[in-house]
Amino acid sequence: MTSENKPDIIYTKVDEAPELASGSFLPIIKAFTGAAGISVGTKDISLAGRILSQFPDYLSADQQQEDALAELGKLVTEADANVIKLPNISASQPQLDAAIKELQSQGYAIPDYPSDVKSDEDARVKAIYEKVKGSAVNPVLREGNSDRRAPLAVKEFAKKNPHSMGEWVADSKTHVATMQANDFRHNEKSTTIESATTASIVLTTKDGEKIVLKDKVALQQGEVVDATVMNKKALCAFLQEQIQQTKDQGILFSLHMKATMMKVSDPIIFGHTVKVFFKSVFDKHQSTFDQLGVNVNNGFGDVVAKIAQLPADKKAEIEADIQACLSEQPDLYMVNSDKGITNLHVPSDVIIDASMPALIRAGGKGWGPDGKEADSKCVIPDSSYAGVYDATIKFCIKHGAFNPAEMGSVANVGLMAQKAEEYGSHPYTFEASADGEISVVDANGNVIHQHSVEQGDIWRMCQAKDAPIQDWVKLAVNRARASGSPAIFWLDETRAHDAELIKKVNAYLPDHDTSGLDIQIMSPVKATEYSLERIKNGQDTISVTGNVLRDYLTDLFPILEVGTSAKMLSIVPLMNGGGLFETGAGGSAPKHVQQLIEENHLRWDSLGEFCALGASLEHLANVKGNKQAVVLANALDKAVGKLLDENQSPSRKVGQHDNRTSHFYIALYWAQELAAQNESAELQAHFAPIAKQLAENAQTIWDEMMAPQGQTVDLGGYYHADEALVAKVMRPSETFNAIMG
Ligand SMILES: NC(=O)C1=CN([C@@H]2O[C@H](COP(=O)(O)OP(=O)(O)OC[C@H]3O[C@@H](n4cnc5c(N)ncnc54)[C@H](OP(=O)(O)O)[C@@H]3O)[C@@H](O)[C@H]2O)C=CC1
Ligand SMILES: O=C(O)CCC(=O)C(=O)O
Ligand SMILES: [Mg+2]
Repeated sequence: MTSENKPDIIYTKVDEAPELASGSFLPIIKAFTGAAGISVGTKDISLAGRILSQFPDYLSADQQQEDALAELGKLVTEADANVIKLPNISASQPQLDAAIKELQSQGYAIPDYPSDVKSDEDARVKAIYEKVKGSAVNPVLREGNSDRRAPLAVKEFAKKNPHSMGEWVADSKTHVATMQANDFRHNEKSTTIESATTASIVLTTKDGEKIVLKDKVALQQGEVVDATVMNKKALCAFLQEQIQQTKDQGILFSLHMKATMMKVSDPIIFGHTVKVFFKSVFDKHQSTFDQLGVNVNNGFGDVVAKIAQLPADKKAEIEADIQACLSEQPDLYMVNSDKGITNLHVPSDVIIDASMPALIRAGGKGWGPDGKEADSKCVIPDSSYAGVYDATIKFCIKHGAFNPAEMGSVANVGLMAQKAEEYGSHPYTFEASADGEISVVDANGNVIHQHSVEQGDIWRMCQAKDAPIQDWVKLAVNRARASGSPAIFWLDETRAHDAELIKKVNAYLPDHDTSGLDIQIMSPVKATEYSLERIKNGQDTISVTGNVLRDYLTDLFPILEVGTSAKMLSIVPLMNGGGLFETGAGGSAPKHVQQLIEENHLRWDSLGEFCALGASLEHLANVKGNKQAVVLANALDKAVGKLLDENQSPSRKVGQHDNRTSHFYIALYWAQELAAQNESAELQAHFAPIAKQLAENAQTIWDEMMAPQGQTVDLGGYYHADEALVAKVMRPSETFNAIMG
């Protein structure tokens, strides 16, 4: 991209509900910004788009796609980057397989995912798909740390219109179970690199064989490098014990992982859980499953899908054994009890950042196989962060549910830049192929870290670079100053990695003026208790955390405080001066697409997009001195306030307000605010007639938008929908489209 043809703002093309919402909202954005001479371009980072961009040699010229993610990855390191990033699918293996199949059915001759590598080409294709899989986008774009908070208008709205909260009772049996030893938390070693080096990761087997797992790993001076291992035997024993306890306690068994982001380690842990839970089935049918190529790391759903190929009698036998096992084991927490989809079916169905807060918001209840709510054991195998949910559940048991009408707020400043910590660890995560030792060795042959491993153990190395840490400390001080709230660093001096970070925080805080600020360091459990006590009393607190807690807390607190993380302002001030504006803090809401397809109602709330657009316009005004952008941003801010006041956000039910009607109202209010302001006569003149036409035609537009609701729709694809069909569904009002131009 040259600067002449570089759009002022890039809006990302993604997947599922947010992409459908863009079908309606992006034309509105372009109409408004276009009037101010601001150009908005798009970049396709959808799962389908990312797959297609990787296989030009398999596609015809007109099917080929640029590698937009790589382009964006470069752009975010440039000073004039201004990117609005919507949530995209971080694909689990079953989602990747489904997307490949759909693209093939649409005539794209891309290769299958080679589960069995037989040739060099298979190996190349597999490596490409591994790059596309999991959380492949965010780590590339996040060249800055994270500032996530609920906008004031959103918080005020929630106080006036508190969302429903499940009741917490004192005898709730819901609790968190986590490992007490031999997990990542307990086996962690950490150090700060004194001088830059190039390391290798080597497994030395008991027989003395040296297997290089990774070489040429660049380590910078001052970066914090950790290594740790989860012991497979300890994990399986823990799981077995928890399953038994769940049965004794008569509650639901649930597992909460981040198999999408932790795309190497967590699917393995998920697979062990499937095998331990369905042990009797695996003991009896393992050889059949081997023949069928079942991969438990893809969830129990892989067993269900693969046995469908068997002759009817064999299939019936296995199904009977599955039923016998399910009745023997404790009840499973269900994703969809009507369809029999359990927590253990698909690793991307239950993702900890969203799943634990939803359960806590619901009074500690999950759905059981009978479709009824019940208490649940929440298994979070690694103990690094499980204590945060444990403390929250205990707090709710003691004090009852929070009252959103009176709660304070917990904002987050997260260390995220340059693939910080666990979330950047997948290239350095390995399942030990043999007993022995895994070492990180520097260029001079010095051992940086070393662990004894047994075959099947999961070993990983994590990095946190110094410049991002310095930037994170600075951002924390800035946010504490701007908000006047206490800022708490959630760091545990008894954990190896955190002890290194505490040294750095203490070294870098004096670089800033912290006079009058309340800045403290507390362990995650203590910080949880402290912050919960404060929000209960209506007080605000900033959580300053590492990357994983950033992810967890920016769903946890918003979901408790304002009902959903979709309404978050999520800013990433890029380290080289640009701005990345993420929408909301949640995901791509697959359930919403299902509802749209079944009854043409899209309940996706675009408040996150509205907030991100406002922040992006303000950034544009600041860096390019674009005065019109400030006028647009101020008007949008007022329009969002009015949208909330007037309760024009999407409702959950067909026949009521949805994403499209809500977009009509934001356009109406935005145009009215622009018509009412005096700072830009040009925008005033442009938008006054538009505001008038929108107001005069409000009823017609509403009727045109509502008319198709209640019917099924065809989008021509799930992962790779037909753009014309999406536009038809998402822009149903000819009157509105004509006014927008
Ligand atoms: N930044 C990113 O790119 C992220 C991507 N993801 C990806 O998203 C997918 C789904 O993840 P999942 O954990 O299910 O989380 P989601 O946030 O997509 O869904 C959880 C639930 O939250 C509610 N919700 C979320 N966003 C909105 C919104 N804008 N408007 C209204 N309600 C909303 C919905 O609940 P209900 O309708 O029941 O009220 C939804 O079913 C996965 O592929 C995951 O990898 C996840 C997180 C972040
Ligand atoms: O990138 C992902 O897979 C998820 C990101 C996420 O959940 C977050 O940043 O809150
Ligand atoms: Mg998250």
